[in-house]
Amino acid sequence: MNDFLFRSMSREQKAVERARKAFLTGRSQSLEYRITQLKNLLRFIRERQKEIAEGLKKDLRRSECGTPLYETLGLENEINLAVRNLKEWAAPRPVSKSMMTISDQVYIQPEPLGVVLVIGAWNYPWAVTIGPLIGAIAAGNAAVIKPSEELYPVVTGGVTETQELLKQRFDHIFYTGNGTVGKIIMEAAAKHLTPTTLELGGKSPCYIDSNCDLAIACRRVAWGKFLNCGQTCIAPDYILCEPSMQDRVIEELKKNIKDFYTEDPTKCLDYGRIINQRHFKRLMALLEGSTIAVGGENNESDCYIGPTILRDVKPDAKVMQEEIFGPLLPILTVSGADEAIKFINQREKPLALYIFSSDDKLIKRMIAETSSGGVVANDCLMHFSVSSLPFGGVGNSGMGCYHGKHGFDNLSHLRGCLIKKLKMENVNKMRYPPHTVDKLGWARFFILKHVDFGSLGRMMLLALMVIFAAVIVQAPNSMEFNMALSNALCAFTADMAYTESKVNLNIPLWNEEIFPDMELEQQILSLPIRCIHSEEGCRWTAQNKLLQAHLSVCEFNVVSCPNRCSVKLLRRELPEHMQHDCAKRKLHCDHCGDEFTGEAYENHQGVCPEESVYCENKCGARMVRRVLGQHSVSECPKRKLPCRYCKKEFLYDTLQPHQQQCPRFPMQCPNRCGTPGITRETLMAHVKEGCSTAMVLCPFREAGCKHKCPKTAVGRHLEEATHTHLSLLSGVVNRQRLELRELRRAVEELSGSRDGTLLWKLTDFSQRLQEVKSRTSGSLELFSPAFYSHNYGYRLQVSAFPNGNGSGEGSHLSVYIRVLPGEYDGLLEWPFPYRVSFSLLDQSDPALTKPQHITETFIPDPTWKNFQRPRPGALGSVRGGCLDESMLGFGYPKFISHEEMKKRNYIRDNAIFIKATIDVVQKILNS
Ligand SMILES: NC(=O)c1ccc[n+]([C@@H]2O[C@H](COP(=O)([O-])OP(=O)(O)OC[C@H]3O[C@@H](n4cnc5c(N)ncnc54)[C@H](O)[C@@H]3O)[C@@H](O)[C@H]2O)c1
Ligand SMILES: CCCCCCCCCCCCC/C=C/C=O
Repeated sequence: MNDFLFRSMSREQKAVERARKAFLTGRSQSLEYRITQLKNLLRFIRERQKEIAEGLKKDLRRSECGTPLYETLGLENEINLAVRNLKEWAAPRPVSKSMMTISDQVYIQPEPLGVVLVIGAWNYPWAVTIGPLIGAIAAGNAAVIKPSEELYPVVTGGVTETQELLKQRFDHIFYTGNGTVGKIIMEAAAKHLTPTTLELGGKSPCYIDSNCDLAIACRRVAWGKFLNCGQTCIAPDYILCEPSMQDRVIEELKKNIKDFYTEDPTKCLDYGRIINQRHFKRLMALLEGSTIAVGGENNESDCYIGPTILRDVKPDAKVMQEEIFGPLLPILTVSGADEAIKFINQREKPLALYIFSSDDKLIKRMIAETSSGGVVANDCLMHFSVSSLPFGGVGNSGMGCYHGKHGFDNLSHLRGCLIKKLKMENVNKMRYPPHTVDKLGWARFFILKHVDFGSLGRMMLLALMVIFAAVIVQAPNSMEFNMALSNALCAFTADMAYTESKVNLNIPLWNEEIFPDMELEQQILSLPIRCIHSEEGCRWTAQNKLLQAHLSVCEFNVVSCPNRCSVKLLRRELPEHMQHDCAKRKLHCDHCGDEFTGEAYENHQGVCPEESVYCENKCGARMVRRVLGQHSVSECPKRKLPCRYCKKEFLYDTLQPHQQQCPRFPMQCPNRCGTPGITRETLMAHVKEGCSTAMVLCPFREAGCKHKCPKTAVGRHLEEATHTHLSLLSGVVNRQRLELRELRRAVEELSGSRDGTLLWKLTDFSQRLQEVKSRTSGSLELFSPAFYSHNYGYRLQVSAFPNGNGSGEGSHLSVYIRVLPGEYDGLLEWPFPYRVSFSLLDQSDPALTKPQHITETFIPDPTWKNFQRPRPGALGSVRGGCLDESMLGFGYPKFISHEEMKKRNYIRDNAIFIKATIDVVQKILNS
């Protein structure tokens, strides 16, 4: 198939295509292949038993033994049966012949159909998918399997996937499930005229006759009904019994429910659960309108419905309108068997019918007067386990069947085969025009006469020939026709010898025209004839009467193997067969000399302990098989051994080289530290980090300690060098403080303004004020970020005392400016010459009231130290305390009183804004 085409297909199309392609290779047709596949399937089921049971435990709370007992053991049996009988099932099936076909080969040849689709249901997911698959494989088909989840691809999925699958063309569809979907399946199958098997369900009645052992009957019914929590296609759906029996039936059922599932089935491992909440709700709704006699307990979250019996149920009750498929068992009363039969026949044909009675006649009568997929008397479900019985429904409960040979036949095409020879044309004249009354008479004889030759003795056969001859004498004087008939009779005897089939002699049509004629008999027996095997090559010709004697030695005659191995073959093939193929031939083993039958010899071959064989490991050694085991285990250089360190397997002769490199090989620390458990792969890390004798650096190496010592001596060094370490750390701290200061300065440089204006926000004003007021000494000076008077100008800083300073201390806000050492001081005019203004901003909303900022302006006093050029190297910022007199600020100790500040919105959101403006003279800007 074109690869592109394949890739563009749906998953379902691909699965079917793959199966069909595999089928068309023809490999599934050989019996050996089918048997191998069946055995593989058997192995799979056996190997996966545990997982299979676990799956069903999760789905249906099935007990561990439930799945083997009710599903997989039956499947194993089905597979064994098919493997044992496949040769017979698949062989041509000879069928009886008419006089017209007396010398022809007439037989039925079962042949595979092609690709079979198996759609399974959830309640016994293995039985209903693998069961049909066994039939499909045995019949030589490919199969696509769609459980309720590459010759047999499995396609899992729900409705959408199944519908996609159904669009594909199959050669048979085997569906198990409910009838509604069954109709969808058939409709889809009709599109391709695909034959379909429908394994459906239905309401299987259970009639309990008054003439029966009620205790045993009820035990069997309770088992069949409540197994798998009632979710069994063939579970008894309802009970029919006479009114007088109802109470006793209920009592017996109740007793058995308790015996099987204890007083509290919720805790019993053998009692299952409903598959899902949808079905739980469906079942609970079925109870509506009926009387619960036993059970009825339920728990939706656990999908639990206890074993439940309903009494006096009416035919029109809800529970009687559909298949129950759960643990509800309605009892309906009828007057007796007649009414029960009528009740059953008024409804759809069920999948199973159960009759409990000690009266054999009644059982036979009920079987004769009803119809159902299967019927069981005095038990439930057990017909499912009998492989020789066809399992399937009828009418509404399904069509087609399986199990054992029935599955094989259902999934085979039973092809009618008639093989004639291009000889004996005279016999055909009776059907060729011109048609005459005489010819019609002969046609009537040949067509309507059916013979079965098996137990036809020699004398009977002779008598029959005589009768035919007599008829011929009575017939019109046609010599040609006489010849034709005598030819036919020769063929007839020959065929009898060949087929060894059975007699069913209904002679003759024209009794009144028949009489013995000894002379004619002699004539016929003296006719010259050829051997019946002339076409196969036998050259024998002689009188008719000598044929039997010849056949007893004819090389082309079919004979049974004298060893009774059940094979039939041409006599001339016998020597070869007896020498080489016969399962019962006697043989001596060349190696051990023992005697075997052919069959046993085949099994012996390849295991004879005295046979000389090469070592399987290909080490080149040769020895008798008897000692091979010992050699393989303990001597062979090519034997596999696990490395004792890394556990990987190696050939014996590569094990040593491996261990030279094995990462798990045990190693000793080169420092001889004595640490156990070091391997080749951990050695490096150990030496570097783990070894107690390894030399390590002092943990204070970053602070400058150069000490190096074994790991074990580090503690002592730490104790001894505390002083050194502290002074190293203090040096580190100092260096870091300077670095920090530099960094701060750089940040301020970058963030400060360069247009002669500073707008400084002081937050948390009331807290700061409060804090200062509560101090017993000192004041709090806050510093603004540094700013420049102009580009490349003076570097300045404003400071504020929230609680005042000097004369304003305790009552005013004080504001000062100071000139800081700046980058461009060498280029500037000194002392600092420009007018400075301070403003405290009124933060009132300008839309409501005109803000009234407090502003003070001064021209710098040229004698004031701070307005002289700052000494290079003086602190760039005075934060953290300023002791240098040249760094004192100039400004207003009583800039504004605290009282004044409260009058307008100078403090808003607990913050004040101080603005400083430097009036830069034009001529400086231009210079
Ligand atoms: N005769 C038997 O051997 C047998 C065995 C088991 C169950 N049953 C019957 O099956 C019924 C319970 O099974 P269920 O039908 O609930 O099982 P289910 O829900 O598993 O359906 C059966 C299969 O049909 C497929 N399916 C569902 N809807 C479909 C759709 N619209 N188109 C195509 N495929 C669809 C599902 O995927 C599944 O593979 C009962 O009636 C029971 O008696 C019969
Ligand atoms: C020795 C015990 C043999 C027990 C065999 C019991 C057979 C019971 C069959 C249960 C039905 C399994 C398949 C059902 C399909 C329909 O739902």
